[in-house]
Amino acid sequence: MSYLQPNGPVIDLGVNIDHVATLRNARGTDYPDPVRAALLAEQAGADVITLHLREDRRHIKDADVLALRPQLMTRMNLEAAVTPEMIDFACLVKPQDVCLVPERRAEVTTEGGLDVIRHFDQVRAAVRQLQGEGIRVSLFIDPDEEQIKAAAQAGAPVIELHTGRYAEARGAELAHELARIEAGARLGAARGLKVNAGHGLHYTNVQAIAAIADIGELNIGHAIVAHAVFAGWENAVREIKAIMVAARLGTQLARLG
Ligand SMILES: CC(=O)[C@@H](O)[C@H](O)COP(=O)(O)O
Ligand SMILES: NCC(=O)COP(=O)(O)O
Repeated sequence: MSYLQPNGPVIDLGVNIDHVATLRNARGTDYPDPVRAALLAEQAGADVITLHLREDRRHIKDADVLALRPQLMTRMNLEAAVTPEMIDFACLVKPQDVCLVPERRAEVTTEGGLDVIRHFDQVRAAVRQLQGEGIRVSLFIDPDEEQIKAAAQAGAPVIELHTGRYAEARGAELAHELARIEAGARLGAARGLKVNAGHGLHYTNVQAIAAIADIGELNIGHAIVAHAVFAGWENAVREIKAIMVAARLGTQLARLG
């Protein structure tokens, strides 16, 4: 019997490189190169590289995905909307992981989780098509009991809990949103799902999420790119990973008494 919790001391960091591409696209230059950022992030401790190919290609381009796929030493987690175009592209690229996310062209960033209940047949078909190509599928959902159950019923082996409301919460709402994520992670793990989390996490709010033993991976991007402006890219990756591991080990050791 292990005295440590489900994922134990392991908490993986997925570095999202979207906003390296945002900076590149601001001037139409070929720098900073998102592919170089991904490879350096791996060397600095990233366990996964996450990138979101949006329908409007506002940051990551198809060419970035195609260039990066053969060079990654860790895992590629490609985020994509549930559309035939994106699913077919993912089946061509064959990343280790695909995370299905909702997308609204007018949104500044992802505003909420995928409504698996409302789009169940479409999501289940996409999961089957991707899994048939050997791609592990994650569903980006709110920490909502019924959405978590629907994700499991749709056949996805992984869920990623949307932490945006937690990131934006203040005061009593913060404790409420954290409790929702803890409960969602517990339910997902109980249903045999791998539970990830992400969106809006940064250097001073990630600790409480990293401490949740049922969560195995955090995807973080915007905050790392922002911090890298002052600390440097590799330092920014190392620092967030160290904060996550320290938070996870802290709760594990506390359990051992
Ligand atoms: C799904 C999610 O929360 C992010 O990974 C997503 O990529 C956010 O979109 P932007 O990166 O365009 O802000
Ligand atoms: N799925 C969340 C992600 O990849 C990164 O989101 P953010 O840290 O850029 O908000």
